[in-house]
Amino acid sequence: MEIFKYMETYDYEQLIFCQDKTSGLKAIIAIHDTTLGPALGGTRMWNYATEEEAIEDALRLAKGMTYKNAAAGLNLGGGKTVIIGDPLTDKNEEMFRAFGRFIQGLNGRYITAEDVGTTVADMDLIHEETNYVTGISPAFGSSGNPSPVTAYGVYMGMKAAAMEAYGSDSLEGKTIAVQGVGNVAYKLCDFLHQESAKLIVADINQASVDRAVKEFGATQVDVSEIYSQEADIFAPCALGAIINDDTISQLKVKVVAGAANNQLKEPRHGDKLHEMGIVYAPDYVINSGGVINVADELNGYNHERALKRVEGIYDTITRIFEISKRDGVASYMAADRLAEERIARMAKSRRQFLQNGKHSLTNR
Ligand SMILES: NC(=O)C1=CN([C@@H]2O[C@H](COP(=O)(O)OP(=O)(O)OC[C@H]3O[C@@H](n4cnc5c(N)ncnc54)[C@H](O)[C@@H]3O)[C@@H](O)[C@H]2O)C=CC1
Ligand SMILES: CC(C)CC(=O)C(=O)O
Repeated sequence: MEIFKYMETYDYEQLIFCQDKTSGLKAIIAIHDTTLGPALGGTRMWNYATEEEAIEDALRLAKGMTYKNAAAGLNLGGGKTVIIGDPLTDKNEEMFRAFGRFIQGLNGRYITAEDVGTTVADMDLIHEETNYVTGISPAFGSSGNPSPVTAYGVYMGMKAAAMEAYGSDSLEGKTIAVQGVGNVAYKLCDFLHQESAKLIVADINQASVDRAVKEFGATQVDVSEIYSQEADIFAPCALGAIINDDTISQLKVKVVAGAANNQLKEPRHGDKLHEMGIVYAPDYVINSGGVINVADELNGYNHERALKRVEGIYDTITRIFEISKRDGVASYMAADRLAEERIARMAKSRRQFLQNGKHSLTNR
């Protein structure tokens, strides 16, 4: 990969490599765009096969955060971190504290939170070194684990997508195939079960599947079979790039709506879904509940206020379907337009001088 060429093509601001020998920390912070404000995005810990794969993931996820934060109406830019390592065996206290010091060094350009492979306890360790971290323990006045709120947003977005596809946003009796039943999808399944939806689940972790079968009466299928289920809705809630040349022709659903980031392997797969008449709820819009929730910490966290804002995902998804129809484009592109137009408008309106302390002559 030619890194500078890639950064130039997609207009990235900064890529930071962090290394700490004692703790084994190898982290990559990608900051895509800070037009709207400091870059906020979670930290993913994953056993990447190659460094190149880790860099690509950090870059793709960071750009997704720019669009997610913009479409959610937040005054935040986009960034993301990946830590290379196995979250089950390679974590230690020094690692997250060393990482916290690297974040502090960015002086507020980047604020972190949880993502796949990291927990509230990890964020608490980062918080020992920096305030630029959200999703820490509620005891610190924070919002805690973002996953349940992300799930609530996905549930709202799924209802909006069902309205588009079926003319009703009730999920009662609908069959929903859920890929990955981890932190977000467990809570999503809970909401869906409460509304009497029928659940089909697949996960590489048998314990997670067993829990969904036991608690929500879900039916288990093999991970390779989740795409071809006779279902109404497919909810990808594991990792990215799962809508691709191999999987797309297997889909029998009318709706794709789930939590995973970067669901489309390439933009053309979003066009293909559109051509097939499948209603696709753009990933970074439907899964924005977590970031909306942690971003509320910047105002002094209020759970009710955050949930109210997360409910707005229903309207944002509906608006995106309207733009899609108005402009005759696929929904992923309609979402991109919404986000890009906001960033462009704000970039223009930010021209006037603002005193920020640096120009004050009292500092001499
Ligand atoms: N946690 C949050 O608040 C947010 C999460 N997301 C995204 O949602 C997705 C899920 O996040 P979490 O629930 O937090 O992660 P998680 O790690 O708790 O859950 C992911 C689940 O997917 C399973 N999985 C992995 N590969 C699989 C495969 N090939 N087939 C089936 N299952 C597989 C894992 O075993 C795990 O149970 C991720 O893409 C994440 O980036 C997006 C926004 C916020
Ligand atoms: C987990 C969120 C709080 C932030 C994030 O990284 C995301 O939405 O993907």
